[in-house]
Amino acid sequence: MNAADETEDLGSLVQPVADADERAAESALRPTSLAEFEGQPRVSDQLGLVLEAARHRGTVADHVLLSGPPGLGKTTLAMIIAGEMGAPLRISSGPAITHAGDLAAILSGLTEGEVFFLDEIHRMSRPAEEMLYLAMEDFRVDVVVGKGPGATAIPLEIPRFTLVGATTRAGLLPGPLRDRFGFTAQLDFYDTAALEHIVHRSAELIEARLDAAGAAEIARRSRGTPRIANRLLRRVRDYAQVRADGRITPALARAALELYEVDELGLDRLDRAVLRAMCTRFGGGPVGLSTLAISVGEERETVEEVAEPFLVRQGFLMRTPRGRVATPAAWRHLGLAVPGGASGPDTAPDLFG
Ligand SMILES: Nc1ncnc2c1ncn2[C@@H]1O[C@H](COP(=O)(O)OP(=O)(O)OP(=O)(O)O)[C@@H](O)[C@H]1O
Repeated sequence: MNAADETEDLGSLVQPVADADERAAESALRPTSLAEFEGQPRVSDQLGLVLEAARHRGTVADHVLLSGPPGLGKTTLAMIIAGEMGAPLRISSGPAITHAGDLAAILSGLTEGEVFFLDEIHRMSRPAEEMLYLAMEDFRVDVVVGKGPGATAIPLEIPRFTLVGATTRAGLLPGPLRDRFGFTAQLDFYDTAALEHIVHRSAELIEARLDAAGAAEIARRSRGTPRIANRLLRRVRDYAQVRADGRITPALARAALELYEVDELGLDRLDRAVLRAMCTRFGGGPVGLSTLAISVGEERETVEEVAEPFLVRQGFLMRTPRGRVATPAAWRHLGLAVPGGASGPDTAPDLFG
């Protein structure tokens, strides 16, 4: 077990966001070419064409905007773009660029053709954003010298580069910024078959022994997210090494994930506590968010931002103007009788195939 594994927060095994330690552990598992980047065939095909065309013409590739929830492969794709273009990669993020000067320093230090990955691009400061418009379009920045009425803008040529912007909230990007990207890709949640392949590939890389059915058990619980699949795989491997002979069979994967309190649809303890509170204490709702949060002993924000998105996506919870409501699928998932015997599917639909 390496240091990154030891520091991983077991309480958030199925949350999509990663901390710095986990990102370090992830780097060994990243696919390095588009051919290896599975599960988003439309994005791979379209992006492949954009890059090949640029290589053909001997120019830098168009700017690329990647949007989608955390853990679906935006950083990985930025690295792949640089690799496929044989270009160096520079990485920064919106919150790290507080002044336009920070951005000017980065842009003027790029080499010709370099790929500049700007994560969380929607969180950049306004002046930096405006500087980026000009840089993306004309490969030029205006450096302002002096203050007040005597201030002058000195144009500075910068090397031609490819900007790869990543955002979890494409809707928050101003139109003029969005329009300056030549190619935009929306990453979707992965289906279970793609996640199985990813788990297999990762297992080979970390030398975990895994059969097909074991991979399926992990993939099913991974909430459509490769990062979660890789994380569950690492935890199941720990279990296999400590409690068994190292081989990951379906029964072993199930036992390990039960220990970590991740159920067969990928819900964790908090998710189930929220659903249970709604069904058993509030008759299925509607119940206000604050009341719900207090009843599970969590902050309002934690319930809203950590638990709810997946529960809504999975069809267990509805947000209504009068409060949160548990669906019949939620009652059934908890093994409870649906009040009034409401009809509906026995379980929530598997949104990931
Ligand atoms: N298509 C894929 N095939 C195999 N592994 C993948 C794929 N997409 C992502 N991964 C793996 O999932 C993990 C998370 O991916 P990545 O860091 O690229 O996500 P992200 O979208 O940039 O997340 P964030 O928004 O939190 O930065 C990495 O370990 C990566 O190897």
